[in-house]
Amino acid sequence: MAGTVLDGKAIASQIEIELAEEVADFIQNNGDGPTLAAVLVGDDPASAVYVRNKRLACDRVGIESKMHRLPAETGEEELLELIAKLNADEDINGILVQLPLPPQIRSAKILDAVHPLKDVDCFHPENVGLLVQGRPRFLPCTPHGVLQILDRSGISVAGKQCVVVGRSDIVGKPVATLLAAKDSPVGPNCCNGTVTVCHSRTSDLAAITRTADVLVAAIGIPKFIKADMVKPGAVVIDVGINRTETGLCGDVDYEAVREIASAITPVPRGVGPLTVVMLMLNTLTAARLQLT
Ligand SMILES: Nc1nc2c(c(=O)[nH]1)N[C@@H](CN(C=O)c1ccc(C(=O)N[C@@H](CCC(=O)O)C(=O)O)cc1)CN2
Ligand SMILES: [Mg+2]
Repeated sequence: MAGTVLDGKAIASQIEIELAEEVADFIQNNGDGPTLAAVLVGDDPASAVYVRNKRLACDRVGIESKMHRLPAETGEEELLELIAKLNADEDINGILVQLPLPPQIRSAKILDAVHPLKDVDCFHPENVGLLVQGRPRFLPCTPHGVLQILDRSGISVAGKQCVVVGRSDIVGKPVATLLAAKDSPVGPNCCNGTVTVCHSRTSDLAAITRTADVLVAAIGIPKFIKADMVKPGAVVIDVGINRTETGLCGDVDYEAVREIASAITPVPRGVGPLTVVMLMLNTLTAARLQLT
């Protein structure tokens, strides 16, 4: 029997409802609401869609958003000046710099410049350090989305073999950290996994993925995870978003793997919508942290 489809869009909508209430309470108690500054450099169409979706989500939960759109040829100094201005602006609680940035801009330079208390993507080294030490200030959006899908679907990773395929700063590394942690702000089912990280240079990768009770695919290669790489009954979380000639697809060969897995996230409507709503949560957290 085909595995259960984990509907990320429905879970994200439910979290949005809960969050909208929390934002309303925050506004009632403080007389002012959270504000997110969105910075988009260049004209990558996918990035423009993601930023637009984030601003629409802001509208739905009651967070104010301010857009800063800069041309593709913007230099590092100009962008750093904007970040410094947003850091100093007391009306801005969170700063989102949409990635990827154009090639002339070193992403690390820019992300390191965002004030750690306004770092709603959890990309700043101070926040990554806190996360790794098990005392997170913010949870990174996509990894947090993965945890929420598991938790709200009643899936526990505690004591289970978890395999993460991919070692990026944005997904692979932080999701592995969270799954292996001693405890979790999301709940006891989302931590204490036994985690293996695989990547493009892993030898006999399929032998390792086949050991996974929970398999997280975040390697950025369309349909990379085939059915023969998955243990029957495994939970498969697909974090990939790949645009191919035939449309959008994940890092998992969805139709074939669904026949083997006990549960699987689709693409679209899987992890992606959670990424957006977790950014909203971090913006509220940032506003709370900035109360004087
Ligand atoms: N500053 C950041 N940059 C990037 C991040 C990030 O978290 N912070 N992640 C990705 C892009 N991303 C958010 O920015 C993102 C990607 C996809 C989705 C999403 O909801 N996807 C939909 C499909 C939408 C489509 O048609 O493309 C889905 O999966 O259902 C949300 C956010 C890189 N950059
Ligand atoms: Mg405000």
